[in-house]
Parts: sequence; C-alpha cells; structure tokens
Amino acid sequence: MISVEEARTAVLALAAPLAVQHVPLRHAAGRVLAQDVVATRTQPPFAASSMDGYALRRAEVEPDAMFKVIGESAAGHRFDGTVKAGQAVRIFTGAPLPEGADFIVIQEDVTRRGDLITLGHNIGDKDNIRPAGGDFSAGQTVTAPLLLRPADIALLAAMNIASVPVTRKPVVAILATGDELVQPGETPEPDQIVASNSFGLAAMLEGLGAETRLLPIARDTTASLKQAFALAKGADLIVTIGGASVGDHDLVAPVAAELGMEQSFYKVAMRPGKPLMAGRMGDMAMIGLPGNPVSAMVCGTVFVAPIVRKMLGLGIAEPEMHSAPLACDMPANGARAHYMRARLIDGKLHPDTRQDSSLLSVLATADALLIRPVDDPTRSAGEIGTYLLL
Ligand SMILES: Nc1nc2c(c(=O)[nH]1)N[C@H]1C(S)=C(S)[C@@H](COP(=O)(O)OP(=O)(O)OC[C@H]3O[C@@H](n4cnc5c(N)ncnc54)[C@H](O)[C@@H]3O)O[C@H]1N2
Ligand code: MOO
Repeated sequence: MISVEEARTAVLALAAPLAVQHVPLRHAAGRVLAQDVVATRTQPPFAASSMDGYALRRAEVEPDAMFKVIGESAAGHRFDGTVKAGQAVRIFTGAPLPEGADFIVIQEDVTRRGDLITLGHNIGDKDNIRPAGGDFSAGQTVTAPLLLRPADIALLAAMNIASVPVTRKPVVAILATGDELVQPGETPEPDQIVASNSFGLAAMLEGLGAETRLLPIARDTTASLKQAFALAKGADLIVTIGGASVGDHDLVAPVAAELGMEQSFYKVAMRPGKPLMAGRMGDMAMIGLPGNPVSAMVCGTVFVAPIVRKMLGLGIAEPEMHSAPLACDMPANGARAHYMRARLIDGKLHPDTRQDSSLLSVLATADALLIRPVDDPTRSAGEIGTYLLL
C-alpha cells in the first residue's frame, strides 16, 4: 500500500491541463481564465463626477460665494464648453468633468435661485471627482489562471472583453457499479439500495467546474461493466464507484485491465479509501473509488477534486490544512491515515463517535475531516489536530 501523499502525486500525474477555448463573457462565470487578458480601455475614460452637484473652480470655493450656472453635464452627455471664473455647470454622478472645472460641490451644499447658486459654509476639501483611469487603464492585465467569480466577470465586462479564453471543462464520466443499486426515484427491490455517492460526486465535481456524465449503473457482470465503460468514451476522466475490493463480485480492476488500463497503483494506506485504484485507459485518466458512500466522497475530496483542478489549469496546490484543538482524548491510530468526520464547535474539533464508511448522515453533518497520520500516538483533549475543511 502506498501513502496518501504518494497516491495523490500519482493521481495528479495522470492528467494535464486541458485546451483553451473562447467563450462569451455571459458564459464565463465559474470557468477558469486560461490566458492573461489585457484591458482594451481605461476606466473611467474621463474624469467623472462621483456626486450630483455643481462643477466649478476649487480656487473660488468659499462660504457664500456665488456662481452662474452656464450648462449641464449628465452621464453620457458632456458639457462642451469651458468653466470660467464665476461660472458653474450642473453635473450628475458619472458625468464627465467639464473643461476648466476641478471641483464639485454637492447639491446639498448649494442654494439655487434661477441660474445663480450660492455656496454654503461647510464645503470641505473633497473634490468629488473620479480621475480618468482611477479604476484601471488600458493595458492592465487580469492574470491567469483565475477561477472567474462574479466580480471578475464585471471587471472583464468593464474592460470590454466580450470573449474570454478559458480552459475547456473536464468531462468526467461517473460509473456506479453494483447489482444492489437503483437510481434515486426508482423503487428498490428488498435487497437493493439507492445509489448515492455518484450523485454526491457529480455535485462536487460540477461545483469545481467539471462537466459530469452519470452513466447507467453497471451490474456486477463483465459484460455490463464493459458496456458501461464504452459509454465513457470521449471523457477526460472516468471515475468508477464500487467493485474495487477483493470480493468475488468486485470486477472493476480485472475488467479495466482487460480494456487496456495501465494501472498506476491499487490500495492506499488510508481510512476510508483503502481499495482506491488509478491509472490510464487510452485517452482517459481512470480512478476507481471504493463503493462505501463516505469512502467515495472522501476519496473524491482528496484525489478526484485535485485532478479536476489540475485539468482546469488551476495547478497543483497542497491541500489546505487547518489546525484546531481536539475536543476529546483519542486512541492511537493504526497503519492507515484516518480521515475522520468531525465537527468544529467553538473552535474545537469533535470527531464523530461513528466513523463507519457507510454513514452519509454523519458525513452530511460534518464540516471537517480530522486527519490522523499513520501510527499517530494517543492524543489528549486540547492537543492540536490537523483537518481539511469540507
Ligand atoms: N475481505 C475484505 N473485505 C473488504 C475489504 C478488505 O480489505 N477485505 N475492504 C473493505 C473496504 S475498506 C471497503 S472501502 C470496501 C470497498 O468495497 P468495493 O469498492 O468493492 O465496494 P462495493 O463492495 O461495491 O460496495 C461497498 C458498499 O458500498 C455500497 N455502494 C456501492 N456503490 C454505491 C453507490 N454508488 N451508492 C451507494 N452505495 C454504494 C454497497 O452497496 C456496499 O454496501 O470493501 C470492504 N471489504
Ligand atoms: O477503506 Mo474503506 O473505504 O474504510 O470503508
């Protein structure tokens, strides 16, 4: 058995970042920017008012000073003339600052009668002007790789980038296996249960930016598995679930081998997740997850999510480890790293008392995976534990 770290490295070696494609800005949210993008314009392109008021000359600002209003500058409609001594231009938020003016008095500080305004007594120093290029200038770069969030989309729009270079979405085929499984919504026979982790994994990977294909459930026969594998054709990654262990009906490894899988490893010193396998099948990377629902979801977090991120062009980051005091004493750990479902309460790690890898109700209420390293000795409450956030 190899270690979790060795397995993670081996999984990540199975795929490379995918090709670049251009998508309309409207479809770029949640995608990964694949190439640097350069602003084609300056924002704002002109000095602009940040308030509704009157544009005039700063040198003339004093209590009770009077000005003649000679025109108006509105957003989208500049005032074409020049503001001279004793003159002011009515101005609105976002409008270009007229020539000659270098100060905007907000309308609350002004009394207007006809074309004449009189300033109040507490004008202050703030000019209420947004300088040209105050936000960004033409030539400024948005640097790739970058997972595009709503604020990035707004920035790219302001930069007049209508088509965005992004990494192609990895296509992940998810193949649940087992005679006991039916799809949610179907009526199970007495010996059957409902497939769950395939749906959890699809949700996890789609959340990262992958496109998933949930294949029909394969039965525990060589023919059914082969048929299902054939449906994965064209995917970048196939993730199988179940049939990975040593039982008579665990056929994933032999069938995959028959179909040409070059195995990178089988079995990891990890709990849950021991019978994990990975390799390449032709153009696809292949990861075989254990069937137990929590094992599949934990391995999804620790191994599948990172390879999807790599395919998306987000690089290889070390898992983000956090630490917090343990809320209770813990017995020594054994020969497999234990990824324990835990809750963070008042800053302390509370591992659930029930750690069986079939318990989705425990996983669903956990917000952390407390990691007990191989052969970790007994620990006392208050000692620091390391965890992954879920
Ligand atoms: N003699 C041994 N038995 C087992 C070993 C071992 O080392 N020696 N390892 C155990 C460990 S650890 C795990 S993990 C499991 C993994 O087994 P498989 O990957 O072959 O998974 P299955 O047997 O197909 O299923 C296990 C369990 O999970 C349920 N399942 C499967 N797929 C789904 C799904 N898509 N949605 C919901 N539930 C699913 C299945 O019904 C079983 O209950 O092997 C141990 N045995
Ligand atoms: O390695 Mo298994 O995934 O503990 O239940």
